[in-house]
Amino acid sequence: MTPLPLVAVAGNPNAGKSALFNALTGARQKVGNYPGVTVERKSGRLVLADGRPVEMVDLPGSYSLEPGSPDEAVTRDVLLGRQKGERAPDALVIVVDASNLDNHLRFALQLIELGLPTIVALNMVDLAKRDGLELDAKVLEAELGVPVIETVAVRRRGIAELQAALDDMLSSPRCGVHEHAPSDLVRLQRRARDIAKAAVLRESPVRLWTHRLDSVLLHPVVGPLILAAVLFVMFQAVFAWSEVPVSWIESFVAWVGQGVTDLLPDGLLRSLLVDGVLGGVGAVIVFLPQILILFLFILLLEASGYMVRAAFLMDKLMHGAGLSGRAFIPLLSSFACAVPGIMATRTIDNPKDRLTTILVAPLMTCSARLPVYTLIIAAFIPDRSVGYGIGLQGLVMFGLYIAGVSGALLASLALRRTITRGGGGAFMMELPKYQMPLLKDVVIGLYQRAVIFLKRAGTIILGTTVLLWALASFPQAKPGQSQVEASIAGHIGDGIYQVVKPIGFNRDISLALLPAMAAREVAVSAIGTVYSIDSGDDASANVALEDKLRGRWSLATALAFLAWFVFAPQCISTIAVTRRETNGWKWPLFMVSYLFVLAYVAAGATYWTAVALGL
Ligand SMILES: Nc1nc2c(ncn2[C@@H]2O[C@H](COP(=O)(O)OP(=O)(O)OP(=O)(O)O)[C@@H](O)[C@H]2O)c(=O)[nH]1
Ligand SMILES: [Mg+2]
Repeated sequence: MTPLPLVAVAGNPNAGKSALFNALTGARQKVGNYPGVTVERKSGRLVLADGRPVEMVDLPGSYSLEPGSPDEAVTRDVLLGRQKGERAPDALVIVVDASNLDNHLRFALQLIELGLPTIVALNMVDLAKRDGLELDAKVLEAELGVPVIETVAVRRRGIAELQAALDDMLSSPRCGVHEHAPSDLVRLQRRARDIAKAAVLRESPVRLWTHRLDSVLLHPVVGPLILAAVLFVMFQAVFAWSEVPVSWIESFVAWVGQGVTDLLPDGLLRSLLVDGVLGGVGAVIVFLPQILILFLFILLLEASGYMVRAAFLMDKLMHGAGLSGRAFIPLLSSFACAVPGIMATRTIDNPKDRLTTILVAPLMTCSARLPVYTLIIAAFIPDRSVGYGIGLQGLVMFGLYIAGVSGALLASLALRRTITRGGGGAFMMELPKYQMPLLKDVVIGLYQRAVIFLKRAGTIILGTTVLLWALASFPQAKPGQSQVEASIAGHIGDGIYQVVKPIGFNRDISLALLPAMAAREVAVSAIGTVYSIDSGDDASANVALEDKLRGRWSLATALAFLAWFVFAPQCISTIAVTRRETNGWKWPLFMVSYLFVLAYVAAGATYWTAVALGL
């Protein structure tokens, strides 16, 4: 018995393929698996007007014939007649979303090039109409060279017409897949855009504006400049807007400290509360306003629809650095924290792409490093303008973020040439509509951030700070001796000091490096605690931490410390999540080592350059 003619339903994810497939085949469906992969094979039966049965398969949604996931690989293999357990299709139904035409036509054009008998279902015309977009199917037909049928799959509108077109097409069989040569995606995208534009009958102002905005924001030259400007403003704001709320929190912490000092007699308990808890945790919670400002920007950019466009702009750069475009979202999340960032790499299908992304994710400056940067910048970089209303402090902060990103790109280039050579697929995504962010969503997002931050301050940061306080307070110093020097922590710090002395670090920094592995902010709380213990009861006890630093560190040391933290070996959570995601200790150990070397070299180079310049 000759097998039934096979019709494949293909298109972008969410085009409505399954809805259309259901409308055409009704209840006559079978679900199985393609052999050897965990991808579902959904097929159904359709009876043509002349009574001939036809088999129809509903393929996984795909952005192109260059697969980025196992699902997309099956789609490609079926379409090219290479899939095990499947015969080559005799005809194609391409489903496109009318309200998202330029994105969907790109894949449609690629599919039409295969040369199979093809019908395009222009689906979701109801949604397009609701959005104020009407399209001319005749123009599309002329441009694409295949029949185009308007459908609303979920309402069965256009299904009869589609079935009639299938009748026509399958009664005069012609066949043959052209061998698929990798397409020039940029050319396809441009052509898709032109066709989509030509097919517009009527378009609402909102859609028109989206297109106009995109032609500026996604412009190959102007777009990246605007993105850089947006990020620049963001880092300026982190400083400029936080000044007042930071000073409130500072005064509050100082007020509580004074209260405890007045209330309790001199002794261990008072030292624990004032030096340990307030000196450490207090030093960290003053950064709450800055973290919230950073997240305010991230939330607004996400909610407005700009973030995905930023990813789109970065795609080329990412490819240049040997990373998959899919790596952008994980790397962007790593600006908040590397842990969710590394977990988000699961969306990257290619194992080498994924490993590379995991290994460079800690180079994205996570928000936990913000307190360290802010403290050092506030202490050592003068708060003055460099002209045009641009603050020097914000500029330095921006530079530190850029240094992290450049480090990540360079590291990825180096890794792709050596350890993670090979692989790499194209990445496609859809651009959402621009939207006015909802105040409620932003407020909730910020609230959640604040809770997470304060929880960290109350648990891991408090815990390590108290531990450090204990290590720095015992054994008690003899009269005339520095307490910190006499303590256990002092001795551990001495050991580390021998290693980091050549790169300009002092003993206080050495003390902070180890606890900073628990969480990066602890570097700040640790220094806060150490200085608080060491200054004892004298007048300097209530001096702000940045003023204490200014008296004790040279500018060269401060800059070296900043450079260290751009690359600094990650916190324990990052190492743990890397172990989990890579199934072993090999990669986390590799990551810690290469980042340690980078941090060491960067800090050393910074220190010696600064010294040579006489800073
Ligand atoms: N309003 C409207 N909704 C539709 C139409 N076609 C499909 N949908 C809805 O769009 C969503 C996606 O449809 P699916 O049929 O699952 O899309 P798909 O192409 O099979 O998606 P993947 O299998 O994930 O690639 C579902 O919620 C459908 O109910 C349509 O013509 N109009
Ligand atoms: Mg589906």
